[in-house]
Amino acid sequence: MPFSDTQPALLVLADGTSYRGWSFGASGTSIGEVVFNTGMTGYQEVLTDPSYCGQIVTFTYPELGNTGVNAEDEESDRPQVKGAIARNICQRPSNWRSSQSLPDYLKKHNIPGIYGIDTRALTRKIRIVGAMNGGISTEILDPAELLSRVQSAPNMKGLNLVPQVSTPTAYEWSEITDGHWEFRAEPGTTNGDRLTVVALDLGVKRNILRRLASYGCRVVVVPANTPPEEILKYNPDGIFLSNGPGDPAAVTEAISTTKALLESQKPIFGICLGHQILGLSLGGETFKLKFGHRGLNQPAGLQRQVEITSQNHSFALDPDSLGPEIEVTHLNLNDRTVAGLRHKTLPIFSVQYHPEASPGPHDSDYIFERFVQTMRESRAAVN
Ligand SMILES: NC(=O)CC[C@H](N)C(=O)O
Repeated sequence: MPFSDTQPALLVLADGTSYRGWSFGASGTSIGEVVFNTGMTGYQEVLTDPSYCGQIVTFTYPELGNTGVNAEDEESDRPQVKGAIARNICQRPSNWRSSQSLPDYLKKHNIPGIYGIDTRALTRKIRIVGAMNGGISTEILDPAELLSRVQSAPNMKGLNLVPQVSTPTAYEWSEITDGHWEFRAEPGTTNGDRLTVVALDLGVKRNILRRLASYGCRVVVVPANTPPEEILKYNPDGIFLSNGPGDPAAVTEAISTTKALLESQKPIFGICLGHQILGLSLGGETFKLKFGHRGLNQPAGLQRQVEITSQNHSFALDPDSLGPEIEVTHLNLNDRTVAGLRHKTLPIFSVQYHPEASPGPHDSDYIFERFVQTMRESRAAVN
């Protein structure tokens, strides 16, 4: 059932398939890479995660908007997607924290959405054919016309989207928890003992910063183009390479910054795009997956020990490109792609998945603890 004041909308994929539905959010036309997310909850976190910049997300969960939108669950200061696709939109959101409805929120930020779509068929299509560009529009309702716009859009492969989402200036992060997580600072830690982490912002999710702060770290977030010498001026105990959008191989500045930082022998920890950048800076190569991994129940591990993880990525490191100094610590157990690595001699490790997932399983929170321990050990070794 459409809203009473709704307008028709059209979705067209680059292979020519078209779907008709109704508009929610802003009017207009938007083109991006269409990807599916299988999480049963967390639409606000998905829509505001900067890693989705340039993408239109279709949700396999059948109804969006039930709990509205609130200020605490934002992963950045705005929705970052090019558009949203839903089977249905809740007309009467209800939650004690809700301050706005999802359609009003998207409208305010000029992001279009389309609902009334057979999202099962759409997901199966992407699963079979692969992720591809698509467009949603309330103004171009002729599929052939929208298709020509879609076909002239750039491919995600080769796109560096980091400059669009990184912070323009450095800042210190202070918030420690989103309320669903434990505060994990080591008891008795005084300000003088606090570990300093410099986070290279490639499109960072706020919950990662909250988790680092919850473990007692002082977190300084710096722009993606910060030179390595500037980063080292903070005298960090560890460097964090964040998640982020686009093709990792195109983020050449962050790759060369990381290469230079490797020489400092400081602990380095990367998540998702940060993991890929770390692998690239160590001489590895990345490739694009057919449709990526996006959801809250992706199994990762090696053989017997499995973590259920939250994931959101299109690219992965090619295991054959990684040198003998790298150990693969986790595989995605659905398709056995690389999900984690560590350097055999340097205090460096990374994961392709999201240990900070919120909502999502907390199985992997120990990764933050490992980073804190690594920084403590390396501080003790230097002193
Ligand atoms: N969440 C992320 O950091 C995504 C990394 C990268 N943009 C990819 O799609 O693979």
